Amino acid sequence: MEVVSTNRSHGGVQGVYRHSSAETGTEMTFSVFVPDHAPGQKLPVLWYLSGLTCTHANVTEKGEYRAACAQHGVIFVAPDTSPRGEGVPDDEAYDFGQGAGFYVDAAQQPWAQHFRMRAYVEAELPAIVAARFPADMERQGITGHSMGGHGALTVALRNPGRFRSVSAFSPIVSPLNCPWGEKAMTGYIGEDRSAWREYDACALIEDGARLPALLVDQGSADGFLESQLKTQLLVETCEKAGQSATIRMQEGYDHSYYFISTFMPEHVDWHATHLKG
Ligand SMILES: N[C@@H](CCC(=O)N[C@@H](CSC=O)C(=O)NCC(=O)O)C(=O)O
Repeated sequence: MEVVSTNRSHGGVQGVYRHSSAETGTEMTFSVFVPDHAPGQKLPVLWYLSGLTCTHANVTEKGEYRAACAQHGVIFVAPDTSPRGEGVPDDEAYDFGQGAGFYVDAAQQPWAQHFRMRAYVEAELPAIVAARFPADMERQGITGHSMGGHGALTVALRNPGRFRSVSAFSPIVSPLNCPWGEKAMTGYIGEDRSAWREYDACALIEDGARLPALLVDQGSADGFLESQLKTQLLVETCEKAGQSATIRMQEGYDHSYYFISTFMPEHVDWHATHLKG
């Protein structure tokens, strides 16, 4: 693992790291914030999955999580959103290909070889974090934004018992029911819509999966709300399934990091209460 940079910040160290991924077959970059801690102490981990067009850098530079993470002693990990680089297929559109991995293991060509973001975020990167950072892997939470909110919800729903807390900012709640999702799932997984269900938070809940604790914030002035995000589908699915959830509409907020950074400290506080002890 190569150390790209480290910076002292908020009583901790913000690092950026690069490694050669066996899953994606590419170099992958990720960021980790580690609060100061006693020698030998292990800290809980909060994962953050980013949205379309993002790298690790968007939340690292604009997410404003460090003060809360330092206060609560929580490690914050931000992976990239796709494989990148020479030899990796791409698409002209911002919502498919590089920067738009949708946290799936692609089954279609030409994507299947490198686009293995599910295996990367579910297995390969957690093993690296456990081995290289003072991480208590018995105390993990996960969050994310938009495509990354979809990632956080679906990774947690498929891995019961791994995360104590799950939250999301303006998540895509049902790729089966929105243009971003239909395009990505068709391209990466194929035409058989039944195979998309393991990548659809509402479908996973309908099929019996459950989350330990769920917090969602959604801006009412988000231009993607009606066409892509469809928060109401998650509200209705949780109600019908008896999945407890706090899903909040935040008046006047849009889809940007101005919104995310406003509520980020509250999400970190909320995760920290679930990750204590
Ligand atoms: N470029 C696109 C919009 C892309 C966009 O809004 N990306 C969001 C995530 S959207 C869902 O996954 C994002 O986080 N962007 C990075 C940032 O730093 O804001 C368009 O033109 O519509």
